[in-house]
Amino acid sequence: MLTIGDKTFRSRLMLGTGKYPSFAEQKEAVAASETEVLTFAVRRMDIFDKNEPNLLEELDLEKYSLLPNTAGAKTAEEAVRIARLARASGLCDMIKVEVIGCDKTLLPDPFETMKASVQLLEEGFTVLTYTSDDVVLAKRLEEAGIHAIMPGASPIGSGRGIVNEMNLQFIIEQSEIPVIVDAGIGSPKDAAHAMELGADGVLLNTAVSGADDPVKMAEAMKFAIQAGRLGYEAGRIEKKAYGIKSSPESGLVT
Ligand SMILES: CC(=O)[C@@H](O)[C@H](O)COP(=O)(O)O
Repeated sequence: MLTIGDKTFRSRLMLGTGKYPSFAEQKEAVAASETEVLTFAVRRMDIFDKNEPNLLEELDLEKYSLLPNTAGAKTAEEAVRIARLARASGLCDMIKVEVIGCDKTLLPDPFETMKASVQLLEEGFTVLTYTSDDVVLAKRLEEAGIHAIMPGASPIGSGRGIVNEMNLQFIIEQSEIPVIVDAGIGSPKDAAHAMELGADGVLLNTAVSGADDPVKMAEAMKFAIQAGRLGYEAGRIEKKAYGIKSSPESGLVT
């Protein structure tokens, strides 16, 4: 079970809701993933206009926790405004803080991310913060009191998978709050990799929405995350430099 703030989830997969070929495929993919947490960009959805097409209307919202995110924000001030808007719409008290500092790489701005996270904590939000894989920043954010840390595997939408396993490993080892690897996951292998490292969960979007068959990929991600978690809990063997016979050498018939 994954616990964040006062919520507990069976699934360790959080799914983004952007850029699906159609609402119908999205709905099917969400179901196939068995996710319990859906994240969406508040700025890209007109949550107050009932006439605008809105994927949230397509879903049985009893089944999901909504995780509005502050995508599109470039300053702490913008992120805080977006979070307040999400709360005012009655969507949820959880917020994914995302403050982008570079348009080309889409990497987060560490200073504005920290500022926004602190402000939203003061305002009583359950704060899940998207960061780069900076180990010290992750520690500082945890000390500030955030509820979950979301280090990127690689840039958003890049599908490159985990580019700095060592940093992610350090973040996972040091964290006493849940670590959700977020962004850059390209394939089920990447999702399983994150879970085998000991991440508490994975948040992904493009790998599913951009797949040739989003529904199949959503299911594949579900299994990959379950397999990765099981493997982590089972405890992998140590890597050795040379071959070691796997058959016992005693008791052989001669
Ligand atoms: C949907 C969302 O929150 C994204 O900003 C997130 O970081 C996912 O990234 P990928 O699309 O690379 O999975």
